Amino acid sequence: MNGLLIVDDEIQVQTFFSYLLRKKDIALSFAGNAAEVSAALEKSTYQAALVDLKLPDSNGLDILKTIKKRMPACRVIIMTGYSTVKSALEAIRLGAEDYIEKPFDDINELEALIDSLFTTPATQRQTDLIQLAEQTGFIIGTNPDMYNLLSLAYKIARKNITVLIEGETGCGKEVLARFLHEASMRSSQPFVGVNCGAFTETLLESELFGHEKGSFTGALHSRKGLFEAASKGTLFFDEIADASPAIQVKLLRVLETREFMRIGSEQIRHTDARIIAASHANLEQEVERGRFREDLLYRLNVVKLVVPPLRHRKEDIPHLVRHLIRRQHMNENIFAPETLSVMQEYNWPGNIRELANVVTRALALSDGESGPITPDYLPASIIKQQTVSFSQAIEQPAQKNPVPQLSLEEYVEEWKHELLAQWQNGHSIDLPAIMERIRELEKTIGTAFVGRALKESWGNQQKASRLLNISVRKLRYLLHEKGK
Ligand SMILES: Nc1ncnc2c1ncn2[C@@H]1O[C@H](COP(=O)(O)OP(=O)(O)OP(=O)(O)O)[C@@H](O)[C@H]1O
Repeated sequence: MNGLLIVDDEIQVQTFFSYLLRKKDIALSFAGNAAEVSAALEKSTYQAALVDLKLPDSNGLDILKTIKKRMPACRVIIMTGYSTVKSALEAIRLGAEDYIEKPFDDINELEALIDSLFTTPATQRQTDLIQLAEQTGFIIGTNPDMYNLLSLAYKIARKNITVLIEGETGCGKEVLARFLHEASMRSSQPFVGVNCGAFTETLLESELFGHEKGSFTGALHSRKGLFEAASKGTLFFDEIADASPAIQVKLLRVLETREFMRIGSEQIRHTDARIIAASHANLEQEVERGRFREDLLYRLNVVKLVVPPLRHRKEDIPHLVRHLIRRQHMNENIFAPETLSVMQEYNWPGNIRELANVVTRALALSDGESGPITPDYLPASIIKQQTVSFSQAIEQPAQKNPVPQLSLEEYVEEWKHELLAQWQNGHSIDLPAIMERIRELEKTIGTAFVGRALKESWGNQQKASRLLNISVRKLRYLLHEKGK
């Protein structure tokens, strides 16, 4: 017979479980404090346990640790009130299988959960998680922190709680939000994302709450906002720290009351959207700096998931590269092993987005060649070479197996990306290296324009200097400086 230990000091709860499970093939035992738990563990073996977080003489987390130490295979469910959801998540980190909120308002769900403890193997959840991650394009790799993060996300996905995701730019916050949506009961409903930094305050307000026809200049039609569009689904606020103080107040109100009004309307509307917010900035620090409302953070931060930066999980790089290649329908093994090694040496300030750009760029430059992609196809900043100057790019004859060279647009884009990633990273700032990159940008842009003017004037320095709005002397000086 299956053994189930109920750890709760309330007699009514014990009576409730005796009644609920009376017809099941389950041997029920009860314990109301730490000593009774120890005695119960001495007497019998349990396949599962339901543990209340709040006990008179001890903490449910300590009970969980005791059970897991004495009976590692025992599957533990934590029972918690809403105010202790954070501790329940800590319990999941410590090995609890799941948590349920008290009072139990869905008895069928509770019964199904208890049944599943005895019928569904624990490994089934793992398999489901991996399959769903694959379906949503979330590559797990082999880093244990990433697996634990996803496993926690999977467990909380079905709860209707607000989730805050923090992590550096490009590390996968939105992909994680999509995974949460897909793993939730709302997966058949819309997932709607909005980047709070991409709109002016007025536009963001209209985007979120909608507006009535004629409510402002240009409002030619009535329009639903995202709170309505995502009402039964998930509403994802990307870069929440960029929301203005006025928008923050309005968001707080909706989170508290679940009600809002379209701009230009007095009709109160209701939303059931599940809110997930993401930020590359640490919101606690933003609160300290007076840039983010503490009460809004409190509402958003029911559960916080922190996505580690790619440099802390470099072992995942080959998995991610193969996934990014597959996404472009190409042979996933086209990157030479030494190329992957070089990529694992680099720190990826722009995280997976930067990795995706580098992979796309290398594939484009190799232009369908069948041979393996060598480190030559990586940007200079990754192979730790000076970026090839634009003038060289113009003047040098094509070489056999050339180092891929950047157009000015690509160079500026990459430069901007690297600098912004440094700015947003906020951990280790290497100011001398940044200043060096600024000087490099100045030199590269200057050289590019000189090269273009010379090309357009067929090498005539007089004409070129006029095009550049500088004197011929200055042009000669610049050309001399660049070693021509
Ligand atoms: N675990 C992952 N598996 C596969 N692809 C990923 C993973 N994480 C991120 N990516 C890819 O990296 C890119 C950036 O991811 P995403 O937009 O989720 O990052 P982000 O942290 O939300 O970025 P930002 O801070 O700029 O909003 C996307 O192309 C995404 O598909």
